[in-house]
Amino acid sequence: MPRFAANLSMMYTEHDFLDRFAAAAADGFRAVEYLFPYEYPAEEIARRLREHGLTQALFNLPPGDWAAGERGVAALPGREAEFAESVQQALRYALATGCRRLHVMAGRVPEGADRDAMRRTYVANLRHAAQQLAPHGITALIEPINTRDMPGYFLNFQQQAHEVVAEVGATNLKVQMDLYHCQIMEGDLLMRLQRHLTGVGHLQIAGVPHRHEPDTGEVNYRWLFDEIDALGYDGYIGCEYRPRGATSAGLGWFAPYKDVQS
Ligand SMILES: O=C(O)C(=O)[C@@H](O)CO
Ligand SMILES: [Mg+2]
Repeated sequence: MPRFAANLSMMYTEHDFLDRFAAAAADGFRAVEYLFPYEYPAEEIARRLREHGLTQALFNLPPGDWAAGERGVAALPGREAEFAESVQQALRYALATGCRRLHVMAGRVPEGADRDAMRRTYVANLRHAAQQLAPHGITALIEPINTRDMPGYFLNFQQQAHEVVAEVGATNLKVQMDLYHCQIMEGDLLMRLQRHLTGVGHLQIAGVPHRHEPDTGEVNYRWLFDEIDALGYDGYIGCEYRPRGATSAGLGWFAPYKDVQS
């Protein structure tokens, strides 16, 4: 049975961030994920997780200057020291919250940039991150993202991500396969899951193309969840979607799975 993590950056935004933990637990979620915890003390987040019996499934490393449009720095030559510091900051939060997966964002390709140099930087930074996280049993993840939502993002395709993982050669580096992005860029979701699932450390979902509830749009997730189960996937599926209205009112799709979450 699929285990879902409510994405608290997109879901429950009708509540203040720290109150979203209680709201997700009240709706039957046993795990959560979100983009960034860094505005809040790690101990306060840990307390909310404990209080509501939630597992922290995933969050992201600091992404550079998000407000200025940056989307990670791992593939940006010249930003290595900042990247190394971001690994340490994320690690502190991961240890405090018991989180075992960290998403490392690559960044956008600057105008006129040398993509080969970016790839070399990306591989070296990912190797560094994996080495730092390995003693703590934490896995680093990289996620191909669609070019419509995030123009210029360095990593866009599943095969490309698995090739980077192979080149880095660390057992605690895997791919975060967001089926929303994958459907937009490549489609053929089941075949791609079959081909790549052993190298996937986290799945995410949303209706396509509007990124609403998974029972909206062109992907038949109900059917796909059974196939993902049959493939033996036992990780989390992050619900990274923007509810059409009130979050709880849109959870009809979750009802068949709610009582078997762990
Ligand atoms: O946008 C997504 O999809 C993510 O998973 C984020 O972590 C990156 O914006
Ligand atoms: Mg995602």
